[in-house]
Amino acid sequence: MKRVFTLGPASESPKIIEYFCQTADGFRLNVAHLSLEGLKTWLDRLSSIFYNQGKVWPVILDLQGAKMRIGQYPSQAEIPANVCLFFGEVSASPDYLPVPHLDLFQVLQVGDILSLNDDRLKIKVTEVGQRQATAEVLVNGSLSAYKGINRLDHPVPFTQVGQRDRAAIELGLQYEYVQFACSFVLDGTEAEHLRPLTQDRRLIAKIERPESMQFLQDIDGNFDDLWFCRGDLGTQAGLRVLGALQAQFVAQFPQLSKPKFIAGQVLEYMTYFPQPTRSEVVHLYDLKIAGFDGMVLSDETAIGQFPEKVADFLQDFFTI
Ligand SMILES: Nc1ncnc2c1ncn2[C@@H]1O[C@H](COP(=O)(O)OP(=O)(O)OP(=O)(O)O)[C@@H](O)[C@H]1O
Ligand SMILES: CC(=O)C(=O)O
Repeated sequence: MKRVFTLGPASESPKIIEYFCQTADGFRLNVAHLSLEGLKTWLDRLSSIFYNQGKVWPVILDLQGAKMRIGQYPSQAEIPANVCLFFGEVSASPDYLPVPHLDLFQVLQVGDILSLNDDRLKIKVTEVGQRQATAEVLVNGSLSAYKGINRLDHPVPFTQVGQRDRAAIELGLQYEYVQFACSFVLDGTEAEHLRPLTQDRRLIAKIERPESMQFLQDIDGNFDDLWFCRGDLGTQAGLRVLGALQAQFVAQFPQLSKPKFIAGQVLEYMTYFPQPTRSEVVHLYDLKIAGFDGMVLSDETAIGQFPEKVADFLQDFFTI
């Protein structure tokens, strides 16, 4: 199975990246966590490492795609019981939630439930305007800048590539090894909006919402690789049905022609411990037998305490 390593604060040093190069088939940078300057710093760092290695690796820029996030917002352990959502990028007040997605306001209806920060908060819409709405909190929890916001039951259609993604694509195209991944793909039509911008680069579909399961063949037709992303999918669908969804995905392999990767919480335990759990290694082996072509490591290599041990573990895992 191919191995894609997500890079982050735990893997910033050239020494660690060079170490990863012995095992990795590609790298992933999540644009959601990076400013444009931060992204450029990463790409320049990788260019110089690749130059020294005499070889390049694919670097996948994970675009926000159809995933909606709030804008800048002061960190709160809990938000006020009633909040105002407005079309905008920045808020200094916990009472006002900035949402930089006009698409959302165009479809929002009174009674809609919005989920925030991977389902930690739920709010119910009480009034809607063209560029703002009010909502009451049903389930409260912590919230800070750029966390996800999602309209439950009625997904918001993807009609345009956002400003942040456009800037990341423009920058990425300056590096020959960059490819792109689109978050929250619903039915494959997202590729029509992205392809004119991403040119001839590989375009990956991230399957992370349950509704996309019925469109897998359309997505397969329009994208170059499929990533089954269990982090967000587990949040969207609920953990109890995640196993059934993965089985449903695998059952469709005979009809899917593109490489299929498993992403999210592959060796999660290694974020904090130097070895994976028995369940993780047995499951990973089962995934290979099931026909997955590769895996995407996330927290364990981006923010984990043992990034090199993850590489060590994967170095010879499938040869034993
Ligand atoms: N460049 C970065 N800078 C800071 N933190 C990062 C960076 N990249 C990843 N992280 C952190 O590492 C963890 C794993 O990153 P990853 O992108 O896989 O998670 P995620 O945000 O849940 O992904 P997704 O956007 O697909 O939901 C996250 O907790 C994220 O906050
Ligand atoms: C990797 C990723 O995006 C996920 O599991 O949600």
